[in-house]
Amino acid sequence: MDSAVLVFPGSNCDRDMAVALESVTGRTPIMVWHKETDLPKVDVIAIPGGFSYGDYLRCGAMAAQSPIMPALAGAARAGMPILGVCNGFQILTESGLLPGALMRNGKLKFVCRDVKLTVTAGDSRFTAGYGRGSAIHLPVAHHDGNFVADGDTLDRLEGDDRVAFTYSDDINGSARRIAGILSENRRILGMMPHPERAVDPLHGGTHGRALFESLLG
Ligand SMILES: NC(=O)CC[C@H](N)C(=O)O
Repeated sequence: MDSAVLVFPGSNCDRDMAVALESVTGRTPIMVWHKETDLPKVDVIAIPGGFSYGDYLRCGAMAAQSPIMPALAGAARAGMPILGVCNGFQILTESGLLPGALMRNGKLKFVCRDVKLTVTAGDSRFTAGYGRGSAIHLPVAHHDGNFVADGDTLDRLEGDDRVAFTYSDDINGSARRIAGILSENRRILGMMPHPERAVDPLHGGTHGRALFESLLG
């Protein structure tokens, strides 16, 4: 399985994402600078965490206007699996590829710790390896992880089984404790917790590994 990792000025989890993908797929990911206008032929695209463009305006708002984004939208339309983690999730909502928005954490504090999650959607390209209802631990590190959407959108996400992960505790004010969501075709996942920081025992936990293994089918 071949993968690509998008890199923006201010991305800081791009290397971690590449190492995680390589350790599971056995193939070195292609790093794609945001000024490119074409994507390589790959099987999955990851948008890593970080502080793209310094998080000015809103997190992800400037990255969503990058030259690479029309190609990403085209890949999304063609059914490409796309994973956005943390700032990657923010970029996916800012570009309209996922609904809702990520606002400042409820208590206005940067939250950096391991959190307990429930895998709420079992059957997607990214969550199949966990099994619905599994309890897992992953690290979070964000100041804008407070997921908001209007009531109809939240009802639709829940009704269509598109809430991928929920926090066991309210850590950031997210509506309905949502930590990650899927696109309508279930092939785009945006999530605030960092699975790429939990793939090796040396990370202190390996609960992120099943997410990458799920991609292998
Ligand atoms: N680790 C990250 O990706 C940080 C994301 C984001 N810029 C925030 O702090 O909310």
